[in-house]
Amino acid sequence: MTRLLTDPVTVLKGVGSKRASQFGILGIRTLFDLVQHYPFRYDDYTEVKPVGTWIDGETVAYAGRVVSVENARTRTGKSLVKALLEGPQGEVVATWFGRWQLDRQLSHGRPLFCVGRVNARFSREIVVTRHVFLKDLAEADQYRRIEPVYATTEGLSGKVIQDAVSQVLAGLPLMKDIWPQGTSLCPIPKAWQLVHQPPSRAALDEALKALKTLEFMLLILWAQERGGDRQRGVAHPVADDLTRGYLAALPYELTVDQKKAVDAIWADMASPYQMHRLLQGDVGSGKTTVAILALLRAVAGGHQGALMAPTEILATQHELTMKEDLARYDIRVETLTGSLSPKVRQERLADLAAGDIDLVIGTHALFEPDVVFKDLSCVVIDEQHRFGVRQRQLLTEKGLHPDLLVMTATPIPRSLALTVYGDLDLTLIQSMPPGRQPIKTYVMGSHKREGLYDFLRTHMVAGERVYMVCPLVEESEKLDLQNAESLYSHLAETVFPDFSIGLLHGRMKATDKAAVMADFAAGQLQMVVSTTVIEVGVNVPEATIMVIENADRFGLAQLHQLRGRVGRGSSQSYCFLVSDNRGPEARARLELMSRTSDGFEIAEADLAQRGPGELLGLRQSGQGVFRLADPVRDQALVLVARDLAKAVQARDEVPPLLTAYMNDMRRRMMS
Ligand SMILES: Nc1ncnc2c1ncn2[C@@H]1O[C@H](COP(=O)(O)OP(=O)(O)OP(=O)(O)O)[C@@H](O)[C@H]1O
Repeated sequence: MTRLLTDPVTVLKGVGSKRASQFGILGIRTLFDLVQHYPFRYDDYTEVKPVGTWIDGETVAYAGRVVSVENARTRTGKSLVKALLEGPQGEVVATWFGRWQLDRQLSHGRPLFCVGRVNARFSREIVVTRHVFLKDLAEADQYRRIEPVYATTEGLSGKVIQDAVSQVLAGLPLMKDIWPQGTSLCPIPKAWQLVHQPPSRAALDEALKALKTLEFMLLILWAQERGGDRQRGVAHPVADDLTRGYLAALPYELTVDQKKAVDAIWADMASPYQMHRLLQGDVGSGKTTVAILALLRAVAGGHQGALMAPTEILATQHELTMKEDLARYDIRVETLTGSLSPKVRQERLADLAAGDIDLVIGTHALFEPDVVFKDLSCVVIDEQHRFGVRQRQLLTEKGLHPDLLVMTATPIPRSLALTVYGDLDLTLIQSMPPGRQPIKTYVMGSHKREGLYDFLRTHMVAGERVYMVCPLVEESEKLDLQNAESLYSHLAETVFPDFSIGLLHGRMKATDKAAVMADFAAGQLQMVVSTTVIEVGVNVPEATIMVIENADRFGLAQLHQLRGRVGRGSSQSYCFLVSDNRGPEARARLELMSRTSDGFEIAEADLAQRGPGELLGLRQSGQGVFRLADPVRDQALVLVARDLAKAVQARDEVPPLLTAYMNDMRRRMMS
């Protein structure tokens, strides 16, 4: 029977409403979902490995004949059957648990094929998980195959999934392939067959390559589709007194890269079409200055601007900087965050709608439907990976096609930028403001703490400031807080009673947090003990020392962000990564931090490490977009995908299969 990809799984034999809801748990509703439920791993039984080469714990396939059998019991009384087998791979002792009376079938000389785990202590023993009896040993060859392993759920075994997938593959109509003529990639419908029922490693690799390339291509097409329909918006003036005056009053010269970024942004803003630009620059490279220059251009033209910050503390900090910088002008800057009182919030909303507020700085609170602008023409989003595509859209919908600038400090490997942010034009800030010295980073054990405290004391006496970041405790805000509080009182009362120390944690009221940061910035506090709330964006150029406790508990990207809070002025800065974890992996990560301050190198290492490293190197997630592709390992395919995307777009006719994929993509990206 021919079926459509959009058919629900209930069209399959043996799938009733109960099965359908089990499939639903795995996110599988249609036949198309099922086809795309790829195995997350493959067990490869094609290799005929001699017994002597087996490794403890690995799963192996073995074919042989029964030599002898015995019934036995484990120490806890469970019954087991043990058999000595011999065959072309050598002699092996095979054990079955809980298979009562199996011994009767294991008659002398009977050939069988089995799959089992190599015993951790005796590598010539296996615990059998599956077996089949054979007519003769040659028959084993048909069982030596690559076995797909699927993500399952309660009541829904891999076998059921396999059967369902086979039904789909057998019942699909002939479909026109997605690839343009002349590509050497495996056709997509065939690739489905090969990933679910791989006849060989080589064929499987070909299929995976095609499907991964397809994932990249879809993402590129999707991004272009969204970027392509740039609407007509405001054409901002090419020059104005406000931005000119602001630039002239800056206490520093823009770096070459900042200038380039500002030029590109202003050119975008001058055009009658919307700007969609991604500004990517390492921590402390001066993105905020560039963002302000974009927002001022909007204000100069009589419009409004909005800056979206990832945290409340940052929104407040931006507000303070801007109010100070813009005091000479008749510009009203306000924040809109979750912690405003209802009364103040209402007033702000009214002023915003009336156009009395020129620049608004906010957090998620800006997304709320009752936030209305009079004339929003420029939106800056300080992304930090926290806002989704849909959220970006929510904010831009509040204006009439406003210009959009997305900023990110977490460097994204180029391959990812091309895909995830493919709808945005990319501007990089690579150079740092002049006079910055590389941050000296040291990995140290906690037993050297006394020496560290002496070091901190010397520097604080000299007027420098210190961040002390407390250990991150497994997702527990409460424990994080306790830790921070006890470290704080120990330091304030016992170690540094002669200095002023502040405490900063996530449960504090926004105004209290802002007050601590303001005191630290003003030099009234010499040290801030903090949970990770300071991670993003806080700017105190006089802070020169960052101490991170239990540094091994943090991800690389997060350590890089935290370290970026120092080294923002011209003094030599230091970062101490305290860790007693001697594990090789933790060591390697921390050593990488001490070796490099290149955010790109760190980001790539971070992504690479998070891959689960399954048997065939598959990975499941990646921004919820990739099922198979790995943006780091499969970088080469991104370039292939880009060329293919162009070729596909040049065609007159869109293959229905591609349309199906694109619809699926839109659904997933916007949900
Ligand atoms: N061209 C420049 N010359 C000297 N100092 C600069 C320059 N541009 C920015 N700065 C200063 O460098 C510091 C960091 O700048 P800014 O906060 O804009 O960086 P950022 O890229 O937004 O950082 P983050 O990603 O960490 O938030 C600030 O103190 C800022 O005043």
